[in-house]
Amino acid sequence: MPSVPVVEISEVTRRFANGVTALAGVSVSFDTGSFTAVMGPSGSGKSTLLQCAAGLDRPTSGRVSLAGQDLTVLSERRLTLLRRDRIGFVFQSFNLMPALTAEQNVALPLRLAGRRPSRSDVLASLAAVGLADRGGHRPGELSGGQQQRVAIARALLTAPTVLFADEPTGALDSRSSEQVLRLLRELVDQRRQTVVMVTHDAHAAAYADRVLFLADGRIDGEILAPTAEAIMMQLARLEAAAC
Ligand SMILES: Nc1ncnc2c1ncn2[C@@H]1O[C@H](COP(=O)(O)OP(=O)(O)OP(=O)(O)O)[C@@H](O)[C@H]1O
Repeated sequence: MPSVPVVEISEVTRRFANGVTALAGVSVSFDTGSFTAVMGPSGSGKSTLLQCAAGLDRPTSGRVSLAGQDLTVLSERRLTLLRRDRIGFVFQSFNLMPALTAEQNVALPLRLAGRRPSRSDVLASLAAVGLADRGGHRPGELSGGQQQRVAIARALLTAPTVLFADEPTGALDSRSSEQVLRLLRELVDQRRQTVVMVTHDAHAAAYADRVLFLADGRIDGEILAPTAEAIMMQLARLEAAAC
């Protein structure tokens, strides 16, 4: 299958009001149906890159485009609509409402936006994450891994062009992490979902097709078809350079 870049980040710099430059001229693209892990030492700019790529933060300069649409020129209103319809985001904390069932949690963002997702779409999203039989359960009745899968189902409801995940396994034990990572891998392999994931965990990053390394707000290498060992060696090199 040919590679088609769906997210294109060109010369993106993000400087905060406190003078910190979190990203310094980063250029990278993500292909449709690819799974990329973003790694690097603490403070290297991983979350900022994800937030800029997802239209949650605006670069100070440079360009971010999603399927050919330049996000950096959109009004706040149009950016909000684009984020809602075309971008999925999953965080380390699952951000589920404890009083609502899994089905209600999946439907909530669209309901808050004044839309009524069909029950069959909500159930299809839960089925896609292997939780077809858990729609009536509240978060407290689900394991951490299952709660994260509900959060992924919620992100998938609009069939987003890209699914961004910031440390999606950071709060999970190794068994639950593996379930979530296998799910992300399946979404890429079976549905051609594009996934971009920030992680500190070399074993998690080894599920990706490509690992991108950041250091000091710049891209500092990548590994294709990564193994956990190769990733750990590259990270050790970056950590040593940072000292
Ligand atoms: N809103 C903000 N205001 C000011 N500085 C910020 C802000 N957000 C991030 N930074 C700074 O930008 C740099 C990059 O932060 P970022 O969170 O992107 O790094 P990271 O690689 O994701 O780190 P970690 O692995 O610790 O989560 C850091 O020096 C951080 O302190």
